[in-house]
Amino acid sequence: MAEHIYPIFDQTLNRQDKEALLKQRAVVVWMAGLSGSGKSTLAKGLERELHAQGFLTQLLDGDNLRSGINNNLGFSEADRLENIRRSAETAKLFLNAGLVTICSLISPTEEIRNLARNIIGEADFCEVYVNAPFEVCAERDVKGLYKKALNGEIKNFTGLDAPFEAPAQPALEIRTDLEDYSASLQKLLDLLLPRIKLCCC
Ligand SMILES: Nc1ncnc2c1ncn2[C@@H]1O[C@H](COP(=O)(O)OS(=O)(=O)O)[C@@H](OP(=O)(O)O)[C@H]1O
Ligand SMILES: Nc1ncnc2c1ncn2[C@@H]1O[C@H](COP(=O)(O)OP(=O)(O)O)[C@@H](O)[C@H]1O
Repeated sequence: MAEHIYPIFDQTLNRQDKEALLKQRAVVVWMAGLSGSGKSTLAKGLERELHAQGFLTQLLDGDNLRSGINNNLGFSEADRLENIRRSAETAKLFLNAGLVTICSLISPTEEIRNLARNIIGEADFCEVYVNAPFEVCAERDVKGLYKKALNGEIKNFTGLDAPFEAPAQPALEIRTDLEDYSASLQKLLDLLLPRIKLCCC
């Protein structure tokens, strides 16, 4: 019946259709770094600024994901891998819907970040290393976790008794111990704006 009403062709909308509607190019910004390095602060600021400039965004923060889709996972190596796998698969859904997708997760090892990169695809994966030394993050101790970890109340704490490997070749490294929030945010915008603007010519 339907064949008589509708022409027979592939009606699947693809990512380009959605990007054209939104007048933007989608990308996944993957922000990695120690707890307290500044990932969430910068991810929120970046999202707000891009929104103000007319871009549709989605923020996926490790802490938030862990209270929902990842709420059965802890901080063992295997659980972190699964945490990143699910988070990257979720990010890919938003990417394919045409959104600028900002992920802020510790993502502590090369293996873990490569998993995310492979799920999302090299061309759409923009890795940002939010870098502050362990001592600076411990001094900030935004959530009081460093004090607990140093007292032995939390096990497998990143940078203490669980590894953190610095990204080898990130698209951008931000030293939040050496520069203030505005300077860091500007670097992110300088990297991303040329990449997400849809050229109509
Ligand atoms: N053991 C241990 N190690 C590191 N972090 C811990 C730990 N226990 C709880 N938390 C809190 O969990 C947040 C990190 O979650 P992520 O999903 O980003 O971690 S990971 O990418 O799977 O390594 C992290 O959030 P951020 O501070 O925003 O990084 C912490 O609040
Ligand atoms: N350049 C900077 N960029 C982002 N945060 C900074 C910067 N300099 C200092 N900070 C401070 O570092 C802390 C980072 O905390 P948060 O964003 O929660 O880190 P994370 O999400 O990596 O755990 C905040 O208190 C923030 O004000």
